[in-house]
Amino acid sequence: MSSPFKVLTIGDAMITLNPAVKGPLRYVTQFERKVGGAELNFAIGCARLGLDSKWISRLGEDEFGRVIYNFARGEGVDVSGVDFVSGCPTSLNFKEINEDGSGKTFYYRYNSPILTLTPEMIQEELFENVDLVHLTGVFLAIDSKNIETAAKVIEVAKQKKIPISFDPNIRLKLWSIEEARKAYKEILPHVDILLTGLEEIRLISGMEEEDELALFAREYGIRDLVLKDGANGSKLFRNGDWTRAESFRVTPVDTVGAGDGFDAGYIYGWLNGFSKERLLQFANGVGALVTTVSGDNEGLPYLSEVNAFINNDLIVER
Ligand SMILES: O=C(O)C(=O)C[C@H](O)[C@H](O)COP(=O)(O)O
Repeated sequence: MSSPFKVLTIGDAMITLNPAVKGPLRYVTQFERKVGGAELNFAIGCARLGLDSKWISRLGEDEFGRVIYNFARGEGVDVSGVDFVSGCPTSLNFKEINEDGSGKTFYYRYNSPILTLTPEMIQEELFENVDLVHLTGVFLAIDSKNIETAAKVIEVAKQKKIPISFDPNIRLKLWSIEEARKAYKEILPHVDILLTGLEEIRLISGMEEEDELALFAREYGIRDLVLKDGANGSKLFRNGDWTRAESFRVTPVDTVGAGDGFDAGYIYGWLNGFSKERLLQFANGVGALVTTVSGDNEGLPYLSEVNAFINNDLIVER
């Protein structure tokens, strides 16, 4: 079933290797192979909610590239903007999980296939029928070359009057905070919807108080400033007012991917004209459900599942 709304995103995806046992990575000998990547997670989240969802990327011409391509396609993501390239292997992400559940990420994405994507390849046809473009800081962090590609994406989106959402998704393993701040300064004036963690906005702007953040949103002309604060809920600054929503109580098993899920939920609600309160509630619901399943995107819910969760409907299991 085709949706009345279409989103477009761009970014690197990875084979994510989850350790079979906890503890330092050097002692782990078995891994579970999964698929990850912030923008692909977003694209899958949108597709599961029923949006038309297109992902622009490059994958290595290798077995792992095929795994990711087939996975994305199987999730209903439009992969017509994804190509295979030789000479650069598909990116990898090894995870380490400590006994207390905390963890580390070890990226192998230095010569990522996404670096073969150049601004000239960002053609207008890719934007056909697109209602919103979503960018994240991970794409920018992989290599400074991607900032030019993102600038081209923004240029075409602006020409076509397509709104832009942005999640800074700070990854300090990929770049320094100074580099990140510099790149965000270039991107933010073009952003309509900023979806950021509270800790992230603090790192980017040095601000955390509502009055300061309201000024920050005005300075950059951000229409929706959305702050994600995990178990403490989320809030939205729009048209001079703050709207807040509490989080849902769940027992999290893996919080990675909740932010990407929240973004997908928010954009779904935004495109469908949800009220501010319902928008936050819906996005919180998607984020909460993601944390109940292990893996970066496995817990992304279908529309009926979020609605049932939010409405506390009885789910018939057998
Ligand atoms: O692409 C990357 O570099 C990643 O780190 C992939 C991760 O699956 C998500 O980006 C999770 O991000 P959160 O939703 O904020 O937990």
